[in-house]
Parts: sequence; C-alpha cells; structure tokens
Amino acid sequence: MSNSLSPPNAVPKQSADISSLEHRIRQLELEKDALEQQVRALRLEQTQSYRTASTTENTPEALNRLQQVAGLNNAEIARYGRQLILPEFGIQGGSGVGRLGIVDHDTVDTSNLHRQIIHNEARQGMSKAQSAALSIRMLNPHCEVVVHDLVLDSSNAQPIIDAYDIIIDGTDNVATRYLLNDACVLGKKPLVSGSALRLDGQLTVYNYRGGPCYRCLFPTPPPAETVTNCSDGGVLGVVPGIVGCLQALEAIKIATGMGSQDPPTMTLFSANSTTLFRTIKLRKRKAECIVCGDSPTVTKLIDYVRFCGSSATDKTPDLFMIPFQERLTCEAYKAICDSHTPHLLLDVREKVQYDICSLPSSMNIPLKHLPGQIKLIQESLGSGSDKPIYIVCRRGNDSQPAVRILQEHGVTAGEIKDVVGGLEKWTDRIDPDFPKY
Ligand SMILES: Nc1ncnc2c1ncn2[C@@H]1O[C@H](COP(=O)(O)OP(=O)(O)OP(=O)(O)O)[C@@H](O)[C@H]1O
Ligand SMILES: [Zn+2]
Repeated sequence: MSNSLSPPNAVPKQSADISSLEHRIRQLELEKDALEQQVRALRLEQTQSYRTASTTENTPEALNRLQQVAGLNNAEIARYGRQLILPEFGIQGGSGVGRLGIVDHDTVDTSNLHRQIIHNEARQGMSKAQSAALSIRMLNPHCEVVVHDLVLDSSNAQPIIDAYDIIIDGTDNVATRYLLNDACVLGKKPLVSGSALRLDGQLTVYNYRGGPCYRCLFPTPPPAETVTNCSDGGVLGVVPGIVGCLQALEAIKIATGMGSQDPPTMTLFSANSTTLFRTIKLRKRKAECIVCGDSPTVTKLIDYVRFCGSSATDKTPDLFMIPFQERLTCEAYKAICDSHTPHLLLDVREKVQYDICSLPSSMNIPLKHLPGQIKLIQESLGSGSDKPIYIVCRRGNDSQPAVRILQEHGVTAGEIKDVVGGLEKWTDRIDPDFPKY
C-alpha cells in the first residue's frame, strides 16, 4: 500500500471541504431563520404598541389629540367610523387615502362592464381614468383623485411613480409590468401587483422591505406569442374583483405600517380549485437581479416594448408580420363572397370564440392545432386544387402566422391570404350586426 493512499476511514480532502461548507451553510440558514423570526417579532411589537396608543387612550382629550394628528373632521369620523374602531387600525391607521392617482389611456368598452365595476353602462366611450375618478368622487368627495389619461411608458413613468407612495399594478401586458417594476425599484416604491385571467388570479407585493422585485422572479420576458390577456383568454367577472380587493388590502396594510406578507409571497387564486388560494414563498435575487440586485445594470428606464417584443396596449391590432399588399382587406373578402368565388375560409380562433360567432361556411381550426391538421385542410380543398384559402382570426394577428404555417407545410392552393383586422374589422366595416366580443 502506498503512502499516498488515505487510511480506510479517512474522508478525502475535497469531500471534507464540501461537507464543512455545507455545514456552514446550514448554520447560516439557521442564523438567518432566527434573525427573520426576530424581525417578525419586532414588527409585531411595533404594530401592537401602535395599536395600543390608538385605542387605550380613549379619553376625549386623547381622541381629540389623535383626531388632530390624523386631521379628521367629524364628517370624516362618521364616514370612517367602522374602520376607525378596528383595533388594528385605530384613528391614525383608519384615516384613508388622501390622494389617488389613476393611470389609464383606454376608454370604457361594453366588454369591460362585467368586471370593471368602477365604470358603468352610461360611461361607455368615456376615458377610463375619468370614469374611475368620477366613481371615486361619488363615493367620497374628500378623496383627491388625479387623472393620468395616458399610455404609461419610459418617457413619462418616473415622475408619475415618484409622486405616489404606493403603486398598484392592474395592467394587462408584460411591457408595462417591467416598466412599473423598474420605475418602482428606481423610485424606491412598493409595487402591489395583481393579475387575473380566466378563472385564476395572482397577487404579489414587490420591492417592499428588502423583498424581491418582479425581475427577481422573471428576469426575462416570456416569448410574446405565449402571453394571453383577458381579451383573448377570457376572464370570469368576479376574479379581477377578488384580486383587486386583495391589492387594496395590501396597499392599506403598507400605508398604515402594518406591513405586507412576510416572508414575501405570491398568492395564487383559482376559482376552480377546492382550496381557492395557494401561496409560494419568494426570494430576492440579491446577487443576480439586474435592477434590484447588488450590482444593478438597469439604472434608468429602458424601451420596454422592444425589451419584451410586445406592445403596451392590446388595442393595436395587426402586428404586420406580412406586408399589407399580400393580405386581404375586409372589403376585398366581402367582394369575393359576393361574387361567389369558390374558396376555403379558415377561422383560426379558439373553438370557444368560434362558437360565439363565425362567418358562414368557415372551417374552424385553432392556430395551435394548425400544423397537425394540414392533411385535413388539403383534403377539404381537394388535392392539387387551385382554390384559394383565406384565413381569418379575431384581430388579424393570429391569421398571419397561420398563413406562414400553411406555406411552410407546402399546402397547394390558388393563394393563401389572411384578412387584415380580422372579424373585429368585419364588424366595423362590413357588418355592424356581426357580434364583437
Ligand atoms: N402602459 C399603460 N398605460 C396606461 N394604461 C395601461 C397600460 N397598460 C395597460 N393599461 C390599462 O390597464 C387596463 C388593464 O385592464 P384589463 O386587463 O381588464 O384589459 P382591458 O383592455 O380593459 O380589457 P380587454 O383586454 O378585455 O379589452 C386597461 O384599461 C389598459 O388600458
Ligand atoms: Zn430584483
């Protein structure tokens, strides 16, 4: 046996290093847990002493003093009474929100009314920010409401964010979510983020008390074609309301110093699950996050539309993947129908959308199933046929990749074209009675 070999029971040096490092990590983790527990206990103590101050001194003098501190008049005390008597809030915590800013560039649409209850039937076509401000003023004339009727982008976001203490995100696109995140990190503002789609919702508070930011969780934007919004995926009316109330709750807790979820958490709501709520613990990427990490490289707002490869509004139909002259206008397609020119009309919307409304004699194959249905399409057309294929979707976006898919799979047809602006344009320009949803 050579001397260089270790004795039978000895641990090789490298594994000894690894295990001692692992031991150290476990120790540090224990220390971290203990420290986090201490922080939680101190925060609880803070809240309780604050609570005691606002409830036990119930003498008229003490109330008067607190009333002055909180700046409430009798009418406001009457208004907020049910909240003021909550021990967790008291007169200081219960004084409400003095100034609310509303940002939205859009106008109220009929399809918003089943869920956006801040608007109503009579407000269709009105600026959403104005309509929201009206509703808030009708509820409470004391609240100052500032209307920002604009598309929030990197040229205007920072001063708007800087003017408020807490930012609540209820937008529907990734470009704006990254923009808001970065502006909040740069402006040191907590971001109460909520989203709702179909039967599901999500709630997270970012950038609060050393917690993670949106980029810590999602360092890179998802591919644009994988993102669905309410307009395409649908949403159950009550779900955004549930998420919105949770966002309001977190904002109130932050405003009153009660704190938010600790440790930082993502709350997932699913109307379809038996438990309704689930939570996921979140971690800040201290070392790697390029905006809130140790060595940030994002030090000012960037072009988020370019970064995400998708627009900040879902109201811009047609991404112009195919040159306009290679496509059909609604009017041109109407002329084809009127002249009874034989053709195959392919509708590439999801089946649930197709079931709501469709053009006569169309064939429904949702975009995602198209590659698997080439044979069926060719058979419907007749092989070697020179019959043209026209493709339609909701807004003229999905129909363009559909054209490319058929071309790439070598479908033989007279021509393969899609309808610019899709069925939405069809309603606007050709048939006002065709349903718009
Ligand atoms: N960058 C932005 N600036 C201003 N408002 C924005 C921005 N991004 C999104 N919004 C607004 O956020 C809101 C998101 O609401 P929601 O998800 O219900 O979509 P919607 O556009 O109202 O409805 P739908 O998608 O069904 O047409 C919209 O009113 C939209 O105008
Ligand atoms: Zn981060």
